[in-house]
Amino acid sequence: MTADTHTRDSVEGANLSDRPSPTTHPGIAEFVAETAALTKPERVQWVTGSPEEWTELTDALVATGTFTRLNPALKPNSFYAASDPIDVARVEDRTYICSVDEKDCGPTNNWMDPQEMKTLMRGLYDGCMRGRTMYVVPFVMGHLEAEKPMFGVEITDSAYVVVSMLVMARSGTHVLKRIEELEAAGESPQWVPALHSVGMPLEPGQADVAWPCNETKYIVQFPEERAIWSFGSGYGGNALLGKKCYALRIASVMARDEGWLAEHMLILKLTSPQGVVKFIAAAFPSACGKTNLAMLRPTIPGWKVETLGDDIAWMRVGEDGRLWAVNPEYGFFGVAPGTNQKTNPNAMDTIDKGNSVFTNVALTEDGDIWWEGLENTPAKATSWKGEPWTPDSEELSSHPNSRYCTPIKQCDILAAEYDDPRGVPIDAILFGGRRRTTVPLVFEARDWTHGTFLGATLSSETTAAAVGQVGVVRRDPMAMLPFIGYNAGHYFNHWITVGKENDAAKLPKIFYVNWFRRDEDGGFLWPGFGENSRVLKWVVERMEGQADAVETPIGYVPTVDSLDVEGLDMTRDAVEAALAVDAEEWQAELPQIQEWFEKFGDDLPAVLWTELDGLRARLDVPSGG
Ligand SMILES: Nc1nc2c(ncn2[C@@H]2O[C@H](COP(=O)(O)OP(=O)(O)OP(=O)(O)O)[C@@H](O)[C@H]2O)c(=O)[nH]1
Ligand SMILES: O=C([O-])CC(=O)C(=O)O
Ligand SMILES: [Mn+2]
Repeated sequence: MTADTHTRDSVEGANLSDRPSPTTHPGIAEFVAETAALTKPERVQWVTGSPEEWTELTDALVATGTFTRLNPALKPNSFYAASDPIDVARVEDRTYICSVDEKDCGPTNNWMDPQEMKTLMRGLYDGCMRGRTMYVVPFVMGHLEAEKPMFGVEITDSAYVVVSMLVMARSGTHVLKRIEELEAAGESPQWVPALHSVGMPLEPGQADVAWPCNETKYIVQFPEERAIWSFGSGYGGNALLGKKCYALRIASVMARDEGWLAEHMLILKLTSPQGVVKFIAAAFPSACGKTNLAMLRPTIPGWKVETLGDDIAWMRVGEDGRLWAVNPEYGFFGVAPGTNQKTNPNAMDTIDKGNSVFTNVALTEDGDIWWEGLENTPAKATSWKGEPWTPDSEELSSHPNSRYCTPIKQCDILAAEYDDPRGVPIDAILFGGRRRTTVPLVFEARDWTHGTFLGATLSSETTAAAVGQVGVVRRDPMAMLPFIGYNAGHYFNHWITVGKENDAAKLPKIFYVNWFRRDEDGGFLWPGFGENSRVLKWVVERMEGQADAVETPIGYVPTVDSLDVEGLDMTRDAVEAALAVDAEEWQAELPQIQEWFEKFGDDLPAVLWTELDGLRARLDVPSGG
């Protein structure tokens, strides 16, 4: 790499404040100078976002062994990376909401006093970038032309993180210029300082490893300051700080204060054969099907899905009283295993265009990638652990939470509205979880408050997206359990308030789905993926007043005949089983919901207790039972 004095400052022996700052923004200059003084990197590099810089960064990552360049004929400008096996997923037990008052953190988050946390983390950060480059990544979540752009500056000592940020968020000099312009115009643009280190300084002469990280990890949000400090992990959700840390945890706090919603939701555009257009947002927990639904290829004739986002939605009530959503991201960070030409052809086409990073998948002998569920199983490959792998191997070739990181603009079915800073007006919100039993394929909430109750009590089996046991049913409210940046009781109240303060007729209708119900043999009752278009069709027809439903204790469930199953290899009994509402199974949920709600004490909105009482009564259970 060549020394470029414009983008790189040596801080060894020099005081950063001696030299002209690469930014006219005093706050950002100070953040960079203070961080450099604390972390003591060998050099500082301002990330521009230019193609030359991408080449330089990826070449360097190949040289250090972090990246393996994939076969350009198969995956142009794309790279394979394997993490340290101790750094494969989000670390929820190491994630903190350091609000000034512990009560504001609530019972679902980890808390530590912010000053105590800062003292502890300053100790970890002291000298932590020794021997490394400190990169400064100016970025914006959402549109640069938004009325109030949501800026951030991520400082990181990981080139892997920089390359991933360049894919996942609008990043680089053009963003910094915009911040400076707005600042010069006296508009005090809002920006979130986000500090990241892999936590592995290099002493002189010490060789680097392919995936530097630290056994000690902290993923910390300071909600009042709107600041993020992350240490010890290079994994996406822990290290690409624009994503979960900013666009969900910090943004949810901003949203509470400013009256909007920051949610773990996909956004899709659905067009019926008659040309009726609906925008749908859906919240499913991590690794529970958002990416797949967002890019769905309908199996029913004449229906069309276009994608706006696969993970995060920021939604505001517009002047017209409707809920308008934007996707703040610029790429997809998708679960690899299970993705193939049948389940998600649009994702396959997106990654085949290249310019992507694949982490913890298998590497094939022809320089391509492979994972469980992909077509053309290779006779031989190298597993994510770097070991020889064959189809007979007992171990998986790819980590269950292996991911592809790919530009959203490469998606052939990206909706044109993606580029509109106003976003799209949402017609329906789907909540969904991964449940083997109890929850039917789809049902409709009675109203917004009941929909909020469904969201607040959403339950799902844990997945490999977070470190910990997989397959355990837990409450994951609005699929936001790991992402609510404040007291979840207050968050439920915020949802209730959005319903109260607006015209219910104009707000989205709320539905609940479960693609993961099983039969007695353990097989999925519903084929899922492209066939989920049948459920979307029912949702649209409900909104248009065209589809029948049965009123059940839990909400409105499709009649067997109202769900279009034409051409589907499913018996009537199987469809009935997928739609069944079993009173006993639901009665068993009641004490669990009761226990969940009790966690929040006085912070739980009283109307949610009323909703639980209503459900209990409809299930014919005496109150308190
Ligand atoms: N059985 C079944 N599995 C599905 C369906 N949709 C998705 N999956 C599986 O669910 C897993 C994760 O799906 P994704 O769409 O990547 O999950 P996500 O919600 O985007 O996850 P995050 O990126 O972690 O937030 C994959 O293994 C999919 O194969 C479905 O309709 N039926
Ligand atoms: O955060 C990540 O790394 C990936 C993701 O979308 C999730 O876990 O929900
Ligand atoms: Mn997610």
